[in-house]
Amino acid sequence: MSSLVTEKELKLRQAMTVMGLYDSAYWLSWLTWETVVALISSILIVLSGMMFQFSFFLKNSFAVLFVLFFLFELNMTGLAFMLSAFIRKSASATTIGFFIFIIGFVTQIVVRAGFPYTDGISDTYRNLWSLFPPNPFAQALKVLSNAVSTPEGDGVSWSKRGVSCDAFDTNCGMSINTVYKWLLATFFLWFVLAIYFDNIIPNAMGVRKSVLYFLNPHYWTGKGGQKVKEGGVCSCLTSAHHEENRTADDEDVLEEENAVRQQLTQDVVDANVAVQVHGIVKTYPGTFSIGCCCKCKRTAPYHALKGLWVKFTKDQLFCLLGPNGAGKTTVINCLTGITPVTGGDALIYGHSIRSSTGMSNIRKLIGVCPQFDILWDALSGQEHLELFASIKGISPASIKSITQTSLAEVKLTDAAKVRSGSYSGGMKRRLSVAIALIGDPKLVILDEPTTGMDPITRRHVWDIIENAKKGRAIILTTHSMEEADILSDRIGIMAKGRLRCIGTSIRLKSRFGTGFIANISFHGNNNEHSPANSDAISARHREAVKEFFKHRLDVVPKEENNNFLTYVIPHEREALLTNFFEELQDREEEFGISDIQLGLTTLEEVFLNIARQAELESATAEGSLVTLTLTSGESAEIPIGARFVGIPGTESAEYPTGFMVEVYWEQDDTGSLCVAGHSQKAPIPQNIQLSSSATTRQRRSASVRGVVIDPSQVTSVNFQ
Ligand SMILES: Nc1ncnc2c1ncn2[C@@H]1O[C@H](COP(=O)(O)OP(=O)(O)OP(=O)(O)O)[C@@H](O)[C@H]1O
Repeated sequence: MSSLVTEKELKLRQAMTVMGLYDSAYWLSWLTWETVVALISSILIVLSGMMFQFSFFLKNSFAVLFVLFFLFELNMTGLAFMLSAFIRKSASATTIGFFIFIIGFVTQIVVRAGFPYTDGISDTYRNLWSLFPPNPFAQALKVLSNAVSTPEGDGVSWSKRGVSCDAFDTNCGMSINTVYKWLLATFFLWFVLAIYFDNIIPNAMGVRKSVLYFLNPHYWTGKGGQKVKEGGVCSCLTSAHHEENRTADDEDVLEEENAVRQQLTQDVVDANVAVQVHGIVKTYPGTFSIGCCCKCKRTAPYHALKGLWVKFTKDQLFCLLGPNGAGKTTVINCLTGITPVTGGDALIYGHSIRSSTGMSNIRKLIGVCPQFDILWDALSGQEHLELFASIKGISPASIKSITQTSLAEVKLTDAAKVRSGSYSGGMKRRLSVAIALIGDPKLVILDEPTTGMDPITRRHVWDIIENAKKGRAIILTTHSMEEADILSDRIGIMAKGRLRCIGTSIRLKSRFGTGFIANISFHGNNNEHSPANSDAISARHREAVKEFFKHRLDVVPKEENNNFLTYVIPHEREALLTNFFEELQDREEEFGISDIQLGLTTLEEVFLNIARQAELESATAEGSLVTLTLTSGESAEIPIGARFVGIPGTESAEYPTGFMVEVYWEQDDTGSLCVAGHSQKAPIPQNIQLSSSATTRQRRSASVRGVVIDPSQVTSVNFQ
C-alpha cells in the first residue's frame, strides 16, 4: 500500500502515464508482482512451519495451507490497492496499514471466541464480518488448529477441505472451502473497487472521471472523448466557468493566432507543424469545503490560461518564457494530458488532446522532462532508462545499446549503476533529460531542464538539446534568458495566462527592448611617470564623449567608470545612429576610445518589460491601490502603475490645482509592482482637467486618494 501511495505521491505514476504507460498495464504489473510475492511467501511460511515441526503444519495438508495463505495474502493486497486510492501520503499509508493490522488482530480474537461462525448467528452478520479478510482467515485457522488439537486429530486433507467443520468442531459454521471462496470473491471485489476509486477520486492534479464513467461506451472501446472532471466528488460541484477568449493585443501574437485559426478553418494540414494550439483555456475550479449547515463553500475559480493560439514547428525549439505563475507548466500539463483543458483544443501531429484515443497516440510521440525530477530513489540511472525505453515500446534487443548511448550523452555512464537517490541535483536533471529523449519522441517537452546544473554541464546539455532538434519539435520553458537566447528558434513570452509576444530573439529585442546598448571603452592609464596627468586626460576624454552623446542623441550614460561608458539608446534615435557612430569612429583617437560595441538590449530586459506591462494591466483591472509617501511628507493612495499623480491637499492661492509628481515603478522579488521613487513636485497646469469623481471619492474615503492624471495631458510639466 505504501509503495502504491509513494508512486502517486512522487508523481512517478503520472510520469509513466505521460510517457505512454496504460492504466491496465500499471495495475497488471502490480498484480503480477504481488501475486509472485504472495506465492513465494506462502510457500516459505508453510515450509518454515514444517521445518520447525509444528503439528499444525505437519498434520494439515500442504496444499490446504498453501492455498489458504496465498489467498489471504492476495486478498489483503486487493484491500491495500483499494485503500491506496483514498490515501495521498505514504506516511499515512504506513499508519493506516498498522491500524488494519491491529484491527485484524482484535477481530481474529473475536473469531476464536466463536463470533460469528457458530450456529444461531444470522447470515447477515456472518457475511458482513467475512468481508474483512483477516476474519475468514481466522476462521480457517481455527478449523485447522481444531483438527490437530487432539492426538487422534489427523488434520484437514485436500479432499476434506469442503467437509462441514462439524466434523472437527460442533460449533463450526464455515468450511475451509467456503473460506477459500470468500477470500477469492472479496479479492475480486477489492480489486475492482480499487480501479473504480482510482478513477473517480481526484488525483494530485484534481482530475477525476465521472462516478458513472464505466457506463460510457468510450471507456470500454477507447474511442472518442472520455470526459474527466476536476475537483472533489462532492455533489455540489458545478463546472468551471469558461473564460472567453480575449483578443491578443500584440500584432505578432495576433498574426500567429490568425495563422493558426486559418489553418483550422481551412482544415489545412501543414506537414511542418508538429503542434497546433487552438485557443486553449484552463480554469482551475475553486476549491470546495463543507461549511456550517452542510453548505458548500467555494473559492473563486482561477483562470490559468486565457486562450492560447500558437503553433510549434518541426526541427525547431520553441521557448516559452514568463514570470512565475504565467501558465507555462499549465500549457505543458494540458498538452501532455496531465490536466484537462477547460476550453479549446490542441492537435499534436494531428491527434487531439481532447480525445482519449488521441491522447494515447500522443503519449507514444512525446518525451517529457518535468519541472521536478520524478525518479525512483532505489533505481539506478540505467534501470530508469531501461524502464522508460520499454514503456516507449523499444524492442528488448535494442534497449541495452540505446540506454548506454543515452547515458553516455548525458555523461552518466560512470554513475549508470548507482541508485538515483544518491545522484546530485544536476545528475538527476540530466537523467530526466535523457528519459525525455529516449525512444526518439517526435515532440520533446522540457520544463526548466537545466535547473541546478553547473555552467559546464549546462553547456553540455544545451549541445544535447541543440542536436536533438533535428526531426522533432521541442518546447522548452526556462528562467534562463541566456538559455532561451542560445537555444530557441522562436520565443513566446507569457504572463497572467496569455501570450504577450512571440518571435525570434532578435525580433523581440528590437520590438520590446528599450533600444540599443553602446559600450565605449577608453585607453587605460599608461603614463607610469605621471598617473595624475593621465587620469586628467581620461576624465577629459570621458567628458568629451558624454557631451558628444548628449548633444547628438540626448542620452546620458547608464553606467560609467574610468575605462567604460555604457549607454542605452532608445529606438526613436535609430535613424541617427549610422551617422553618429561613423563620426564617433572617425574621432576615436581624439576621444581616446579603444573600442566601440553596439548591440540590442538583452532578452532579460524584454522579459522584464513584458512582465511589468502584464502586472500593470492586472493591477489596473483589479483597481489595486498602494500608498505613495512623498519625501516632503504627504502621502496618498494611488492605483498601482499610475504614472502622474496629483497630490490632494497641496492646493494654494498661488497654485489652485495643487502639485503633481511622476511616480517611478519597479518589480519586487515576487514580480509585483511597487513604488521605486518619485520625481520632484511640479504645479499641475491649469489646463489639466481633474475628474470630479476622483475629488468626490477623496471626500468619502478615509485615506487621501491621489488624482491620476492622463499622461497624454502632461506635455509641458518640468519635474526637475
Ligand atoms: N491545480 C491547481 N489548482 C489551482 N491553481 C493552480 C493549479 N495549478 C496551477 N495553478 C495556478 O495556475 C497558475 C499558473 O501556474 P503554472 O504552474 O502554469 O505557472 P508557471 O508559469 O509554470 O510558473 P513557474 O515558472 O513558477 O513554474 C498559477 O497561479 C498557479 O497557482
